[in-house]
Amino acid sequence: MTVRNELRLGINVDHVATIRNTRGGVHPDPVRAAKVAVSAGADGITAHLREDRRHIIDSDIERLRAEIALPLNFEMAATREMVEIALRQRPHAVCIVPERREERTTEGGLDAAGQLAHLQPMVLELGAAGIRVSLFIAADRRQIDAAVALGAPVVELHTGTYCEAIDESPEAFERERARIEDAAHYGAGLGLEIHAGHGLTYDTVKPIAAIPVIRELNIGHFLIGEAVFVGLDESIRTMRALMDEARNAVDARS
Ligand SMILES: CC(=O)[C@@H](O)[C@H](O)COP(=O)(O)O
Ligand SMILES: NCC(=O)COP(=O)(O)O
Repeated sequence: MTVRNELRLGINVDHVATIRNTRGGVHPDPVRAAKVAVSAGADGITAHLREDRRHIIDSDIERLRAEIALPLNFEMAATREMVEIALRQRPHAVCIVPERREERTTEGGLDAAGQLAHLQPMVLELGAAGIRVSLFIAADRRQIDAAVALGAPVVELHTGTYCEAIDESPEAFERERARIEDAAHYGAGLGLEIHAGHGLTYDTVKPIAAIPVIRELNIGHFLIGEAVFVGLDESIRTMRALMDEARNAVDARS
């Protein structure tokens, strides 16, 4: 019997909160978006509580924990404040991401190799609390080695540069894809669970979904934007179908 190579889809609801926060009220509600994601077949919900609370706010995390049964992937900066929140909220997973106040979105991956001493106690403390720890890193073998050294069981490879390369040239797009493929195989070979995400769209998802060692994709911004035109349920289902198409083609070849 062929065992299907599982590829989970986590839906990031941050940018529902971005729209809400432009008016300061309660609409649109990221928790309602998470409920639509559940019914559209998502495998998990991702939310990034930025230190400046520009989109997701603390009560969103509390409500996601209380109202959504799917695993929550809590994205956070490597700060004491965020570790305390994670320990209180007990999400299924924490993904430690780099943050800069002035950035428009998460630029580049976490410099795990350069911050081993800072990250080590957090990874240990979160892991000891039963929270799966992931590091959001660039597709770079040095950062993967650092994740292994830290004992983080998961890495999420930043696909932002890869996604931007589609507008540059076919050669650049293939170069960035190959970089992610190499890092994914390298990390999986060292025993890490490999995830990927950031900036993925209908046009960029299939080559990433076709990398068989990748276990989870986290996608948000494009799906929320596309939902303006087709609705969130349909945007998620279309993404899921593209992922399945790519993964099934790989499974059929193996
Ligand atoms: C780490 C990451 O990739 C996500 O948090 C996502 O991109 C949404 O958040 P921002 O747009 O605030 O970076
Ligand atoms: N970690 C990546 C993520 O959660 C979603 O990123 P994006 O699709 O909103 O760019």
